[in-house]
Amino acid sequence: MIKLFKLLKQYTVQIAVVIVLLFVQVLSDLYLPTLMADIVDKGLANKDVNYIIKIGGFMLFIAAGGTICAIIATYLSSKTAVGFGKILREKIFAKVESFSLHEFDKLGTATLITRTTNDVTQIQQVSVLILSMMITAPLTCIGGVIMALQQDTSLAWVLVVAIPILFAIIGLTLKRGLPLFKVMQEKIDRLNLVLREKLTGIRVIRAFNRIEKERVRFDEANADLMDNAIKVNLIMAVLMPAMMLIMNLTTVALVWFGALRIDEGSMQIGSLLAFIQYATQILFSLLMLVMLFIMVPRAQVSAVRINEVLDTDLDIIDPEKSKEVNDERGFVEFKEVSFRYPGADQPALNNITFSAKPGELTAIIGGTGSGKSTLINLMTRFYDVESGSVLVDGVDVREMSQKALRAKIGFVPQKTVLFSGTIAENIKYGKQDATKEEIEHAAQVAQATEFVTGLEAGFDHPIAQGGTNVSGGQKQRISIARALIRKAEIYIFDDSFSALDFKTDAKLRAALKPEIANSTVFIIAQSVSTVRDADRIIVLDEGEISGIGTHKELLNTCKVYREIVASQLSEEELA
Ligand SMILES: Nc1ncnc2c1ncn2[C@@H]1O[C@H](COP(=O)(O)OP(=O)(O)OP(=O)(O)O)[C@@H](O)[C@H]1O
Repeated sequence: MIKLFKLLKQYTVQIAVVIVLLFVQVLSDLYLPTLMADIVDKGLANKDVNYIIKIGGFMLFIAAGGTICAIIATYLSSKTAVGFGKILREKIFAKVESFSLHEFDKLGTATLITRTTNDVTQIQQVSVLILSMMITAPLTCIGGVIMALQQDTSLAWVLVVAIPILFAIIGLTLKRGLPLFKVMQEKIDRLNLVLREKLTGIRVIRAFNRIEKERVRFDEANADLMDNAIKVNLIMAVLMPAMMLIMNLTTVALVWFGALRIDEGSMQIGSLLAFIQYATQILFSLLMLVMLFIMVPRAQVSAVRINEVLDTDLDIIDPEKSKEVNDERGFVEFKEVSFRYPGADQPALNNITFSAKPGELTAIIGGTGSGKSTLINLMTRFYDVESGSVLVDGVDVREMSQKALRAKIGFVPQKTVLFSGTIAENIKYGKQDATKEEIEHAAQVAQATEFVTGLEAGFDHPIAQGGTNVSGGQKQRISIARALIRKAEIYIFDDSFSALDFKTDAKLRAALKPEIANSTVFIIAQSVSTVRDADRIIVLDEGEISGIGTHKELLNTCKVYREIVASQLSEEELA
């Protein structure tokens, strides 16, 4: 956690002010019982009304000063803690943004969400406590002991007995409670995971009538979290009354033995009252420390989880000095590229070599799992190659900045992702400063105009979270328009026409042709009709290239291609 606290640098002055204010507040709290003892022993005993009014007024002044300090300190420490939470969320978000797909796979979305929200809240809450109690509790405790001893030393043994008992109770509680706190965050993760899967998969769950089953799964995770929370709260429920019991017994003991001493004439009533107040302050400060001891380990668990995200070594990082790309635009070359997903036995791609240049259409075809999307993942540097190299415009993608690389690419992913916002905003995602005309043109080419203008709000039609209020084909067309608006050097269409009907597919490809004529285009497709006109077809089979060439060439030379074609086209079409 200390590591995280280093991020608080910009709040140094604020924290220093809080410390000073709390210091003054503790001093005022510690001074009040002594003043009260004076009123009782000197003012009341001597019936000196003037003295009572004078000291009473002074007490009011001290109490008011202490209260003002406490209010300002609480305000400032809360402000600091909330700011700290914001910094942490920013840091985690920025780090996660630079994660490669591998790191996402490794940690998982659910836990990343918990870590950015719940774990940060834990740290935020404990920061307020640390800021206030870390100073006040030890100061009050030590100051209270000194002040109490000044009143009377012979009653000190009551505290000597009470404090170890208090610590024993605290120790026992922490021993049982701490492991449960650690488990708590994991259980929240689990709940998040189940909930996320349930929400994103709601259609499938309903279609397969798995609602009951999913409910049971959620109930299990929910009940599991509740059981753990109940155990934790049970321990806490015992702790508080136990502490109060010790405190009350201490007061009774002090009154009892103090009364005996007063009877003997060796102690004054005011001193006893002050001593009791100091004892209460000391025990309360210990209680505060206990709260800290309880909260800090819990927050420590969260801190470890946050640090795990912040300290994750990134697989894909920009080179210290990125190479400038020469004037070439859109040249792509794979040189003996092999790649294996982390943890996989078999390589997903093996010894892939080809090149493509502007004005060319390269199609990639192959069975499911043959490595088509993987090839694209390497071109966009979502993953790094295991051996060989991927060159874009003559420069290895690992030697250029990711930003520069991706600025060259217009990418239409296999799984369409739209963001909440209007249709226009989604298309503009490809080019922030796009004009209205550019948006309309991109939509026109992507064959989206017809359905967009049919909507009441047209381009201002709101897209629901995850794009659930438009059809699969409409989503694909918006996603294509988003890529087209970039006027990219390289276009990648990963199975992007699959949700389009035959007519729209043909119209779209006809409109697309002049638009992307000067770019290097890659189309991944399952259907031969989509790839047959390509300048180059790469046939992938189990991660290896089993043939490269035009439709005609491959029919003669590549057995895998012939099989794909035979399974899709009729004899006449083949002839
Ligand atoms: N993130 C991943 N981690 C581990 N293995 C993966 C991952 N993604 C894909 N694979 C594996 O790599 C191989 C190639 O997958 P890829 O997604 O490139 O196939 P594809 O040809 O695009 O398939 P499809 O046409 O079904 O989309 C498959 O065997 C797949 O199981």
